[in-house]
Amino acid sequence: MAKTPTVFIDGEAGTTGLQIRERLAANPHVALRSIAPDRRKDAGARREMMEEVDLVILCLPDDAAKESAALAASLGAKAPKLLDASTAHRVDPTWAYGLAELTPDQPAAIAAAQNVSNPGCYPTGAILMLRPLVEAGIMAADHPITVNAVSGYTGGGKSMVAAYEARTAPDFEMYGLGLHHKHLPELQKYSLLSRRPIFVPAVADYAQGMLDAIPLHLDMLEKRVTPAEIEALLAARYAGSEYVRVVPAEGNGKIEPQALNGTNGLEIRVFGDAALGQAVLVARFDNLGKGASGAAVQNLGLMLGIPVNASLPVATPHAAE
Ligand SMILES: NC(=O)C1=CN([C@@H]2O[C@H](COP(=O)(O)OP(=O)(O)OC[C@H]3O[C@@H](n4cnc5c(N)ncnc54)[C@H](OP(=O)(O)O)[C@@H]3O)[C@@H](O)[C@H]2O)C=CC1
Ligand SMILES: CC(=O)N[C@@H](CCC(=O)OP(=O)(O)O)C(=O)O
Repeated sequence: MAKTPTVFIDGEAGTTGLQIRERLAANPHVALRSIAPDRRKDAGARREMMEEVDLVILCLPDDAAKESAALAASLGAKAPKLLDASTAHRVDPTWAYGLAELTPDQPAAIAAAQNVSNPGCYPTGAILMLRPLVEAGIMAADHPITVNAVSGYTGGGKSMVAAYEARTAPDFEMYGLGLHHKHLPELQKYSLLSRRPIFVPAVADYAQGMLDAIPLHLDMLEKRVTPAEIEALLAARYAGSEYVRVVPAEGNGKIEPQALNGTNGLEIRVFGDAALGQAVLVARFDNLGKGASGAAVQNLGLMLGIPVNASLPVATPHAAE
C-alpha cells in the first residue's frame, strides 16, 4: 500500500493554519505532523520537520515564510513541496500561482509544481471576474479598473481578531487608500491588466465573509456587451467548476458577504442595466475559505494527488439571501 503523505503546517496556531487543520483533521489520505508549541519558532526544529514530511504549508507572516522557504531550499533534493499562504511568493515566476480556476491548465501546473503560492483573498474574486473578459478581448488590458471590497475581520489575522473582540476597532473602516495594498501586484498580473487597478478594501465588524465589487461603464469596453452577455461569458468559463459558480443577479440589488462561510465556494453575479450601459460584477466568498484555508486544502489535494474536502466538515453559512 502506498505511504500516506505527511504534512506539516508551519504556523498551525494562526487563523489560516487552524482552519486548514480543521479541514484536514478527519482526512484519512493525509497524516498531519506538529512541532511542540514551545519549539514552533525554532529554525532547527522546523528544518528537521521539513526533512521528514512530504509537504509543508506556510501559514506565517511574509518574512517568516521567506525564512521557511530558505530552510526548505537548504535541504536540496530532500526538500518537501511547499504551499505558501503568505504574500511572499505570489508573483514569483518560479512558484505556481495556486488559483486552480485561473486557466484550464492551472490544476496540472499546481499538481506538478514543487512550490505553490496560495492566492490573496481579495484578488481571488477579482481575478476570476476580470481575466475572462480580458482574454475574450471584451476588456482592454489597460482598461481603468477599480475593485471595491469588504472583508470580515479574520482577514487581518490574530491581531485584528483580538482588536475586534476587545471592541477597540471601528465598526467599519476603509483602508489601503495609500494605493499600495500588498495584493495589487498579483491582482494586476493574473488579471492580465497592463494598467495598475485602484483597490479600495474595507473591513467591518463581522468575523468572516468577503465581497469584491467591480463597477463597469460598458460603453468604455473594447466590445459592446450587455450585462447578460458578460454573465453568459463567465457562466460558460466556469461551467463544470466544483467551487466557482455564476449566479443570476436576482432580487433587489443587494448582497451580503457571509452566505458562503465555511465553504470553499465562490459566487459571481453580474448586476447591471443594459439601457444605462452599466454593470457591477460581484464575487462573494469566505475570506478564510476560498480566500485562504479552503483554497489551500484544494491546492494540497492537487499537489499530493489525494481526495480532500476543502470546506469545513460542518459548513455554517451565516445568512440566506
Ligand atoms: N487571515 C486571512 O484571511 C488570510 C491570511 N493569509 C496569509 O496567511 C498568513 C498567516 O495569516 P494569519 O493566519 O491570518 O495570521 P495569524 O497572525 O493569525 O497567524 C500567524 C501564525 O504564525 C505564527 N508565527 C509568526 N512568526 C513565526 C515564526 N517566525 N515562526 C513560526 N511561526 C510564526 C504565529 O505565532 P504567534 O501567534 O505565536 O506569534 C501565528 O500562529 C499571512 O501571510 C497572511 O497574509 C492568506 C489569506 C487570507
Ligand atoms: C481585513 C484585512 O486586513 N485583510 C488583509 C488581507 C488578508 C491577508 O493578509 O491575507 P492574504 O494577503 O494572504 O490574502 C489585508 O488587507 O491586509
